[in-house]
Amino acid sequence: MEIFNPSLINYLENHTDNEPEALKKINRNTHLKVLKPNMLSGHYQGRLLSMLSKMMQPKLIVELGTYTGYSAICLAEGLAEGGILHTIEVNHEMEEMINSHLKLTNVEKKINVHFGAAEQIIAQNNWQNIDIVFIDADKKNNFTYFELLIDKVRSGGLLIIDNVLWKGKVYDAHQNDADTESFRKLNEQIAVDTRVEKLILPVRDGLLLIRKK
Ligand SMILES: C[S@@+](CC[C@H](N)C(=O)[O-])C[C@H]1O[C@@H](n2cnc3c(N)ncnc32)[C@H](O)[C@@H]1O
Repeated sequence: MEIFNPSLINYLENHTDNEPEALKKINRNTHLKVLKPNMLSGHYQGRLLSMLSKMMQPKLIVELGTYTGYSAICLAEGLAEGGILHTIEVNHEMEEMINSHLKLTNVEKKINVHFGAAEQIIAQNNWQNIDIVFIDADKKNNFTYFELLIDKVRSGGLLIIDNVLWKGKVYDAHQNDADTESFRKLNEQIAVDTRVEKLILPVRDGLLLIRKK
């Protein structure tokens, strides 16, 4: 089940900022060369990530799930002077492609790519006062990542979790597979968490915005 129909996506993309040329190339290259290219944030969600970041002017961003670098580049567009984005990718085979994609942009030097499992890399780095977290890695561990990072995020900071509507399955009572159940549980846990304010945006596959109080 798709949440957005193709005409609506077209309309949104045509009335939203253009996808920057470098990101267009990265988008195309991902579709040509990598499995499951629909994992990439894409034009519309990418512009949202960029705008949220520009509004927050973050100094420190942590992203889980680099894939081909698309969302990292969008988020890095909003970094304040001297700011840095750390992004974590478990698949070492992506290294060459990520590096070649970052080279196409003017944010390459602001992005630090870590290869390894997110849980390990988080434990190895003493990140504090994080402004923005983007959780977009292995979906079953979303809540674990939220718990690992919430105390490292500054008050007023933003955590974003991708895919929380899981192609509309979370609100379809007939869908009860393990992934759907895991997203339902995540959304329920965050909904009652008094440490944070939360808002699900029906963008692409559902983006959960979580603001730490
Ligand atoms: C949905 S894709 C990320 C898409 C990217 N954020 C974007 O919007 O363009 C998920 C990525 O997370 C990576 N991943 C899966 N498990 C991981 C883990 N435990 N630690 C770090 N990365 C992981 C996958 O290899 C994949 O590249």
